Amino acid sequence: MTAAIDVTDLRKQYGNVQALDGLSLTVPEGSFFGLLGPNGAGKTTFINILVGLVRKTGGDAQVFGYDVETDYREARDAIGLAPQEFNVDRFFPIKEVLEHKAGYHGIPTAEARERADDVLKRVGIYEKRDTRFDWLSGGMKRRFMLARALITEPDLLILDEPTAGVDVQLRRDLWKLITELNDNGTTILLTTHYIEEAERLCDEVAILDSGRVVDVASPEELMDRGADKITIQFREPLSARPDLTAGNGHIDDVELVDGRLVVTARQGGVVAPDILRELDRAGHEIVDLDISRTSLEEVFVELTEGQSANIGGGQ
Ligand SMILES: Nc1ncnc2c1ncn2[C@@H]1O[C@H](COP(=O)(O)OP(=O)(O)OP(=O)(O)O)[C@@H](O)[C@H]1O
Repeated sequence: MTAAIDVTDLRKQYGNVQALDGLSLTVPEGSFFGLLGPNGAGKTTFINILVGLVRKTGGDAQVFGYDVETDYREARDAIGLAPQEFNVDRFFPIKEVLEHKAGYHGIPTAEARERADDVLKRVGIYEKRDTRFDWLSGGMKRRFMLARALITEPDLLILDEPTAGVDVQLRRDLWKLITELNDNGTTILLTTHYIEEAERLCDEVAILDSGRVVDVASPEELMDRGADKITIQFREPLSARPDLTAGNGHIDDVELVDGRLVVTARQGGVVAPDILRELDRAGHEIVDLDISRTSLEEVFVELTEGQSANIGGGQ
């Protein structure tokens, strides 16, 4: 199967800034793929190369097998982009903006009209169809950006921080809509600073740092790499730290805190039962157990340490 996005050794230099420094990445067709990285990691530059807004300095980039430069038209027609910045013609009613966009991509007028109505209904701003972009609220503007990306019925939908600064209701509406699109076969590439968003939606995430991919994995796999904390409480508080042999390959640290045992281990959920059995065999009666999992956010910070990561709280 042709990948939705396939880039090899992609480079982009702005003056003496190396925005992309040999980025290689494959996004499988049909996947819901997340792009995470601290500010300035190169996410928007990468997207702009895919849609032909920025010319690469080196490397290869293909969208559904089409080279983004030599087969620009085919590659561009396959992509719907909802960019971070609002770059919309502000003087026309939004329905007309959508019809123009469809026309630009070769969609006949009558069909363009139907599609414009349809996407405005889908994102929930149909009643604003005759309003200028400038007169929409911030949340409606975000909804409109998605409508504009969908007007060409793209096989690849690229969302550059679609939920930055939006309220909880809109975030949930957008999540539902893009999940449905993905269920119906649209490949989604999502950049976000909200780790919860990536965790909830993405099959796979790539973590970018300084213009390179530092890791690609499912959110679950990434979290498994971080250390979990298992806290065990006993009927009789422990007075000495037991020497645990169960789960040894996974255990990073064992501490005794006020008679409770705090075990730091990778894949805590997997090793906890063995640890409990061993403690039980040694005659310690367990009254409480708590496993706090590493968050994707912690793994992210570890992988991109030293950078000015702006995550969790959004913009
Ligand atoms: N047009 C430009 N001219 C000069 N430098 C640029 C230009 N666009 C981006 N850069 C630089 O390239 C680097 C990557 O920027 P980019 O916008 O791709 O990062 P990002 O990962 O999208 O960041 P953010 O999360 O803040 O949106 C940064 O150092 C940025 O300052």
